Amino acid sequence: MAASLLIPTLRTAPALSPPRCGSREITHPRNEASTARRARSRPCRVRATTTLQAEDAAGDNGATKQLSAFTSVRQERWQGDLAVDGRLPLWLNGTYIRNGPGMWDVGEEHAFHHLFDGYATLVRISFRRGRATGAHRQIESEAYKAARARGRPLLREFSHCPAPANLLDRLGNLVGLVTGAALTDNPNSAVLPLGDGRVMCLTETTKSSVLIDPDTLETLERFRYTDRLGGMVQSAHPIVTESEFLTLLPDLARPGHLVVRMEAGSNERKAIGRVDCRGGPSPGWLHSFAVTEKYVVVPEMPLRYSSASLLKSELAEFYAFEWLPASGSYMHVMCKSTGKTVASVEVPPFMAIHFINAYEEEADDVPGGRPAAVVVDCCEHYGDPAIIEALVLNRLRSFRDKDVLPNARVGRFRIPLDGSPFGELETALDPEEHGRGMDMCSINPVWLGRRYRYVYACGACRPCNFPNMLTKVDLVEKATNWHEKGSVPSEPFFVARPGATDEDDGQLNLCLNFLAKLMCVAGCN
Ligand SMILES: CC1=C(/C=C/C(C)=C/C=C/C(C)=C/C=C/C=C(C)/C=C/C=O)C(C)(C)CCC1
Ligand SMILES: [Fe+2]
Repeated sequence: MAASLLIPTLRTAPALSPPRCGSREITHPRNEASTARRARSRPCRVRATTTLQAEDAAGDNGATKQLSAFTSVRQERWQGDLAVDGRLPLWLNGTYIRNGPGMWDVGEEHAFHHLFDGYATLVRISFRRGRATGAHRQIESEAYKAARARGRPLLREFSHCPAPANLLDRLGNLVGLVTGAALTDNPNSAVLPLGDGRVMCLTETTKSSVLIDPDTLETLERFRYTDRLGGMVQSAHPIVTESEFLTLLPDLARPGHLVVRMEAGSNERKAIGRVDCRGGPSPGWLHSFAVTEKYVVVPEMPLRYSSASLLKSELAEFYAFEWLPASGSYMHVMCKSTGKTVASVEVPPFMAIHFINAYEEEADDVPGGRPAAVVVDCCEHYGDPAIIEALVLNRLRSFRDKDVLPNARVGRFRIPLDGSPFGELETALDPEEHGRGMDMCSINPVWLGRRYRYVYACGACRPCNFPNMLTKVDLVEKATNWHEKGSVPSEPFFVARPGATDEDDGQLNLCLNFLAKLMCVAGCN
């Protein structure tokens, strides 16, 4: 996800503090101070230097103050020093970059309706020897540039379909939608450090993939895939390691997904295999997915792409999607090395935008043998698509103290690999532990695809209308939470301490508190 990510307020995690939707981040911590004590005891905060307004806004008696969460950035770019309260661990050297929707107003006239419509804003925080500097900058997508020039959006965004003015426009739209030309290229969902030093940003349209300069945050060029795999849409969260980039390309014409891999250093995606969908009439919305060491897990939920909406340039029940519970819910497992689908099971109805992790489970009696099942965790909304409507901007801006955030849990699928037709879905941890809110999740990346224990996410300190709490979920025992009144943290990102062997040894909470727009405030002065 990722939510809107504009104001850097950072806390390193004390023992109690939980230490990653939308965006991925890059950090290059160097082992400069391996003798440094683990920063466990004192919280530490990084903020722009001119923060009075911000501090006021965050204050307990801020009832009359104008809070800036979910409002547009006021400047296209800014950079400067960040003040640090407390102490940053000296081993933390590197650059953290993330993006998300950050500008929802274009021209005097037009304001977007949904959180996911916003034009992408990059935020960078660089850490060096206990000091921090920050920057933010708009990504110069064609969608953003055209909207800025014309004072209104010209391309289709998440909830916005430019109205055709006449029959010719309508025909043009039809052609545009078939070719993908009418869809946005606004890359507001993820930042991906490709294994070769290039940094990509993207969202769910294939044409949105763009390269950025991690130092200046400048938009460099569109990322051109040199293959002929096509695909108008893609997952917003490819799984990227130092050696590869794995993603799924939903096939809207013949419902299914192409599972593809691109090697680091290459621009050519190669197909691993194809999974056919079981329900119809189109694939389930695929924002993210999960992998184990051997397998790729392809989810198929009842919130499905609406081909009619896309072709007719009209909004469906859920914008580009429709909720079709009768079409069923399925999970598919593909072997990464052979491209064969090794399991395709029906599961209870689910609604999940973000997948957390997955791993292979061995049969009790055959340790080390062939896996008996694949376990897949996700931020699950009790099979209810209401979360989509919960994220429209007027609700986020108006109902701050109302308890209107739909419940969510860590949903755990168990997919048998013995040919059984059904899979299970259960709740992995008592949802009260994280306030029945759970999204914008991350893990220690070393545990990707392996049996793991900790999830870092945003939970809910209720009453609230959006996840407002950092939560470290220990899937074996409990959750540990951090909340500050009025603040809206972004997806936490875990940085391992150099030399760490324990899964949760590192603890850095990045809390981009867009409550107070610290960077804008500083930049304006
Ligand atoms: C997929 C298509 C399009 C665009 C889709 C976009 C821009 C999707 C963005 C999704 C995001 C940012 C999801 C974030 C989720 C955050 C959650 C669940 C937070 C929960 C909090 O509790 C169109 C361009 C619309 C058209 C073709 C298809
Ligand atoms: Fe996301």
